[in-house]
Amino acid sequence: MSKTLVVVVPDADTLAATVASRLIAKIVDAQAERGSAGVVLTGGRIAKRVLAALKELPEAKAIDWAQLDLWWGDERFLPAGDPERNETQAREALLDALPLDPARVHAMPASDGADGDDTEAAAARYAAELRLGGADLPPFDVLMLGVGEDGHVASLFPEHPVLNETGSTTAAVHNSPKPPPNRITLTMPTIQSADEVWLIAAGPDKTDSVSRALDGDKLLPAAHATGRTKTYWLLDKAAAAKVGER
Ligand SMILES: O=C(O)[C@H](O)[C@@H](O)[C@H](O)[C@H](O)COP(=O)(O)O
Repeated sequence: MSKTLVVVVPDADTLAATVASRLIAKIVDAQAERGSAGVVLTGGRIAKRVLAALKELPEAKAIDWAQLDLWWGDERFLPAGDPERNETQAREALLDALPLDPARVHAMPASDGADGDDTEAAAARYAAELRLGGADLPPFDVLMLGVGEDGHVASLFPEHPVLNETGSTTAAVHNSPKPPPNRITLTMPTIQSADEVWLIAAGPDKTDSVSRALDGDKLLPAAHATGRTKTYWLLDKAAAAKVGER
């Protein structure tokens, strides 16, 4: 049974630094335990700030970057290098400054890649990459998620059919309420396979979705996003303003 923990900090800057510091510790612990670590990145504003904050933390030197697998929870299905791609933004914020093993940076396919603009084929390609380690899914020590105003996580949106997909580890998303319309996403069971899921939200526009999800409103995808051992809600004061009110 996953334990849910809520951590509230004063503001978005502190949240980015706090999450970055926790991420370093989690990666270092996983590497001490099994020699490697697996982290799932997400897109969006606070996620980008976490990566930028991590770059400035001296304790990041404790990480063996060559022994880290990076995955994405979702991707905007755009051409490689497109500034709107989550991969592009993560590379600019942090990844391109690190001595990572390129073979262990598992970006989701671009819309000008091997499958062209076939979102379903690209999603299937990522599912195959997830299986490369021999199991259906690799170990995810931490899976990070931003939270939308509507309570979406990754590219799983409320009342969207993909939210109920359980037969595959990834899915293609069309007509996304958040542009761009075409995306690739991990499915909810894949999210739930992570050891820890961290939901990260800052600002007053997240107050309602955060409190509703924490109150168990299952219409919100964020309410389903739980880790196997721990689920962290990492919030600034504004996003947490209505937590526990209901
Ligand atoms: O591709 C994306 O847009 C993200 O993966 C998405 O799920 C994001 O994390 C949330 O929409 C929160 O984004 P903000 O932190 O910018 O509000």
